[in-house]
Order: sequence, then structure tokens, then C-alpha cells
Amino acid sequence: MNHDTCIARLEGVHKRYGAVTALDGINLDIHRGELLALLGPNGAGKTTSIGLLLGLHRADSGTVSLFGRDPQDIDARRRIGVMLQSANLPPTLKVRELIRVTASYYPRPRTVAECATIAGITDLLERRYVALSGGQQRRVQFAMALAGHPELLFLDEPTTGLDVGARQGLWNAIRNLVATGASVVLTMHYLEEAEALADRVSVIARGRVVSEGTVDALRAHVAVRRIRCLTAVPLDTVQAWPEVEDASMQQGRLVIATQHAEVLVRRLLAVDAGLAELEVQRAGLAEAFTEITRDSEAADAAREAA
Ligand SMILES: Nc1ncnc2c1ncn2[C@@H]1O[C@H](COP(=O)(O)OP(=O)(O)OP(=O)(O)O)[C@@H](O)[C@H]1O
Repeated sequence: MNHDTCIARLEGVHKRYGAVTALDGINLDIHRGELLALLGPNGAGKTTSIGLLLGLHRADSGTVSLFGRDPQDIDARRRIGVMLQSANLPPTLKVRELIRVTASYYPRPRTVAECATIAGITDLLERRYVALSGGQQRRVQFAMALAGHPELLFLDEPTTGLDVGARQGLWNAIRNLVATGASVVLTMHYLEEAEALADRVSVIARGRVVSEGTVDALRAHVAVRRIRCLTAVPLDTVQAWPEVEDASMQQGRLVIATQHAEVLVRRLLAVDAGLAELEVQRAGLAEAFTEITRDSEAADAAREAA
């Protein structure tokens, strides 16, 4: 890890809410210019991690730093932009006014027009926030997060409630911001978003990072491959082969999950000369994610039992 480029860090951080352990010694580095996705099941500690970096809560122990400072330091906070899962905004203000007020807190803001263009909401500027649809409100919140010209942008599940077109628009806007030097931390549940966007993914489970790396590196953790083909070999024959973890028919095709793709491809071709449309794929991020969190649960259970 290159420490020179680290702009935000959680180091050995613990955080409890009463009896609930939200963070259990988490270590997380955010680097300049990267698009980092935080993935994890509900309750894993993603929002709590972001809340600490935003200075909204204090860690029980461990170190939290933002641009090398305490996250509650105003000079550090002026360098970030934030879009949280819920926003309580004054309902009577127009979109233009909301962005202008937000920008006024920052020393080097973007213009209202610039924020609106990036977020694709130019046509909404004269509308009252309260009268917008949920998806439109989400895009306005994104425009507000950009208003301070942030070096580091925290987006907590930003595409929740967006239709397909708006989601694509937001992805493009995020990519453009990163291309022009911003760093972005995203939390998400939609795994395909991480595949589409992220340079790096940190998988969080039970208050710790259980795996991190590029999307490809995470996928490589998973030995399972998926074979698809059109074949006359009966499903129950395939299900009885020892290398097959799972086999089913999907839209007329045989789909096999296996850790021994080469062996099975050879056997399929040997028993069915008419086999067609053969595809072999590495597992997607969804499978990788499930396997990584399952492995870390098993490791925790073993540690507790010891
Ligand atoms: N204010 C709070 N009071 C009590 N418990 C809390 C509070 N905030 C979070 N928790 C608990 O801390 C743990 C981590 O929650 P957190 O919101 O950080 O998870 P998350 O990964 O963001 O989940 P999600 O994907 O559901 O948003 C959970 O068990 C949650 O119930």
C-alpha cells in the first residue's frame, strides 16, 4: 500500500452501540484518485465506517483520520462531499437554492449550473425539492454533494431508487469525476455496480474488512466456474458426476457450477459429439462475495470454538 497517497484511514477501529459491535478492529485506507466500493451484507458496518470518517461519531478505540487530520476538523471536512442514505432537507426550498446554500459553506465551490450539469438536473433547478420524485431527489442530493468541489466524495448507496437510465447517468458522472482527479467511496448492495465502477473493492463483514482488492482479484478467490451448453446429456447423469457442485437447466441450456471446468468440458464433449454453444465463465462478483463472507464466517466460528 502506498501510504503517500492515503487520504483517509481507519486503523484498528472499534465501535459499539450498547451491546452491538458495529466495528471490530476495522482497517481501511482510501487513496487519492481511486474509486473504492464498500460492499457487505446489511449491518456489516459500512455506514458506521463512513460516519466515523465524516466525524459524525467517535470511535471507541483505534485511529480515524481524514486528510491526516481529525475528521471533525473543519479544514478536513471542507475537502469532502457527502451523499447519505437519507437526507432531511428543507422541503420548501427550490433545488437551485439548496445547491447554492450548500455551496456557500465551502471555500472553493462549484457553480450551481456546473453541479446541475454534472448531476443531470438542469431542468429541475426551479422546482421545489418536496415536489420531486424519489429518484429526482436522489440526483439533487448528488448535485449538493458536488457543490463544495470535493476532493473526496462519500456516496452511501447513491443509486437506491434510481431507474436504469438515471443509474447509468450517475455511473458516468462518477467515472468523470474520478477521471478529473476526485476520489470516491461508494457503499452499495448492487454487485454489478462494483463491477461497472470500482477500481478496488473492500468487502466488510461483522465490522471488519474480510477481503479487498480489484474486482478481478476478488473473483479469482473463487474457484467455481460456470459451464453452459446445449446438450443431449440428461441432467440427472450430469448431477451424478463427482466434480459437479450444481447442475440445472436454464432456458433450455445445461448450466453447471464446478471447480473442475476442464475435466467436465472434456467429459461432456466425449459423451455428446453434438454439444453446442459451449461457454465457460469465471464466477461473478456476486458468487465471490457470497463465498468470501461465508469463508470469513467459518473462520470466525472456528476461532470462537478454539
Ligand atoms: N445508532 C445506532 N444504534 C444502535 N445500533 C446501531 C446504530 N447504528 C448502527 N447500529 C448497528 O451497528 C451495526 C452496523 O451498522 P451499519 O449501519 O454500519 O451497517 P451497514 O453495513 O451500513 O448496513 P446496511 O447495508 O444495512 O446499510 C448493525 O448491527 C447496526 O444494527
